[in-house]
Amino acid sequence: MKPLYRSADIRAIEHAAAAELPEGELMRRAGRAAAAAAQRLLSSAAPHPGPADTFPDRAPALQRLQVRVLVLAGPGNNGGDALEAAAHLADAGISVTVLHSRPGNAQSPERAAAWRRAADSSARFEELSAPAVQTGDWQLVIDGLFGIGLARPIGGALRALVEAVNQLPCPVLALDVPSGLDADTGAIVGPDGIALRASHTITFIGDKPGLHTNEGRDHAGIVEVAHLDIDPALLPTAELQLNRLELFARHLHARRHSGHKGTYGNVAVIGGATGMRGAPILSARAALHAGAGRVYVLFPEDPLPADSGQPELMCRLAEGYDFGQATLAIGPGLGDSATAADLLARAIASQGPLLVDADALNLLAHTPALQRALASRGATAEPTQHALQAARLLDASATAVLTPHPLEAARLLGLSVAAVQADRVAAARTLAARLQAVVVLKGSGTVIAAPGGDCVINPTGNPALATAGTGDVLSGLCAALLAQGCPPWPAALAAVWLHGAAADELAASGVGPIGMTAGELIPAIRAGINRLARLNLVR
Ligand SMILES: NC(=O)C1=CN([C@@H]2O[C@H](COP(=O)(O)OP(=O)(O)OC[C@H]3O[C@@H](n4cnc5c(N)ncnc54)[C@H](O)[C@@H]3O)[C@@H](O)[C@H]2O)[C@@H](O)CC1
Ligand SMILES: [K+]
Repeated sequence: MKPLYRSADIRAIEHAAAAELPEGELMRRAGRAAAAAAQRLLSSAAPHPGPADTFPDRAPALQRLQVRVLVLAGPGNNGGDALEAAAHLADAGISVTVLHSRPGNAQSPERAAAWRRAADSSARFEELSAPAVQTGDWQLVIDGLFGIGLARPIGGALRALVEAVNQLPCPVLALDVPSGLDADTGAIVGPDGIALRASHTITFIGDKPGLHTNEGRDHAGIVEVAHLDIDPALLPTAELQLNRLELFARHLHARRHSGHKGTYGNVAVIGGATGMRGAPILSARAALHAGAGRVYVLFPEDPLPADSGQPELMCRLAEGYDFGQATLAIGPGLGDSATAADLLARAIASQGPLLVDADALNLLAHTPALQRALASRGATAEPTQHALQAARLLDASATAVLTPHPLEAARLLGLSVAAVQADRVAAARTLAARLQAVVVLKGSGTVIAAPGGDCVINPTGNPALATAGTGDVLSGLCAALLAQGCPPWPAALAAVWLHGAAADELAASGVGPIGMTAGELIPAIRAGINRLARLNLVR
């Protein structure tokens, strides 16, 4: 499990752990772990390391070339961690400059002790200021300005200082959380706040959701967790975790020689109003390449005779098609006509697996009766094999999967996009509970929530996905997994993970992040599914 803890949980764990340890022990451990991470970063790339792909896992002996490290130490215990780290680095012969808040009367005893240790070392001390940042030729900056105690936006002189750090070309190691970022939500603490952009973050005690969603990925960089040797018994069961293969791989079955196209299910993508024909085609192509046995494209009017680029797809008028025959993915390019609304009502009333995307989500937002029908769908549906499997896992009622982007989620919730983004986890959970569906809230650090409250943040994917059609590909992929018998929750987790991993592969090989097209994702997704099978993770 890769649990994610909110700040309130971290404080409770910290409190319980500290009660069993000598005063300041956790801060000393945090400082040691931070110094070790800093040395690994310095050693892995000299003389001017850039952001690496992973946290280096060992520290070759540091050459005594004049390595200059800038340490920012704020007024609280995050600053205490930084002072501990500064003392360790100075003791290792590294040239350390500490920019610090003057210790006030309010500082904790453990920060005071860390301050004395750093003051007794060879580290140089200066006041926190932007010019002090700009004058040095730093190989590394350590950010110990603010951690989980940030209570208001960073402003005034500190804002200028953060701006100056964000201009530096060297790696930046954030302690616990990049200063200015809300560790729970990944939002920049505002209004009009700023956050420091780190290349690496070493986070203490447990991983935190805000490092992985919203602004988190752009500000935290590569994240390492330092557990500080806390007794695992003190860690509560996390309701929130990072997505990973173990959560879904067992639901994707390897193929038997005796299988036929009927074994792998039918997908019907419903959408493609005039002028939007490409959207369901992309979705359907993705479903085909993700292994669905037969794939239909059902148009609200004037059906295309065929997809000349993918003649395997069967193009029909939606009206005459029996919705009970397939897993439905409704919404790509569907439009907002009365016919579209009727098709959505029919899809919700059908009893098979259902995915609701794009225009269908907007229709849903405008039609409370359809929302009620969707919410009661799981309760009234016959207990299909899917539902029974899901019941064992999580939630029998989660028969539908919804894939909103933040604007669609905002319309469904009656909120602004900013309010959704201010707490993506809460928004996804609220929608999942309200509509009794698995909700995939797309964006950097896609959040997947189940009606019962379980919630996962996806770590794969990159800005290559910020292009038209990638959402259509995701819905087709997810529908194909549903059609092959995967229950809604693992299907959503698998689809989001595979979709992001395909984009990562393409970006690594130069097909992106700039200029990757949604269509290019499809063969990469197919390769990803087959790679999982070859790794024998799929049974
Ligand atoms: N207490 C412990 O046992 C441990 C604490 N740890 C560290 O302690 C951190 C939390 O420490 P704190 O609770 O002291 O919080 P922080 O160090 O994050 O910040 C709190 C301080 O910043 C001030 N402040 C908040 N927002 C400000 C703003 N916008 N502008 C100026 N000043 C602002 C507050 O008045 C307070 O003095 C964690 O993130 C972690 O780094 C770790 O050392 C692990 C152990
Ligand atoms: K920090």
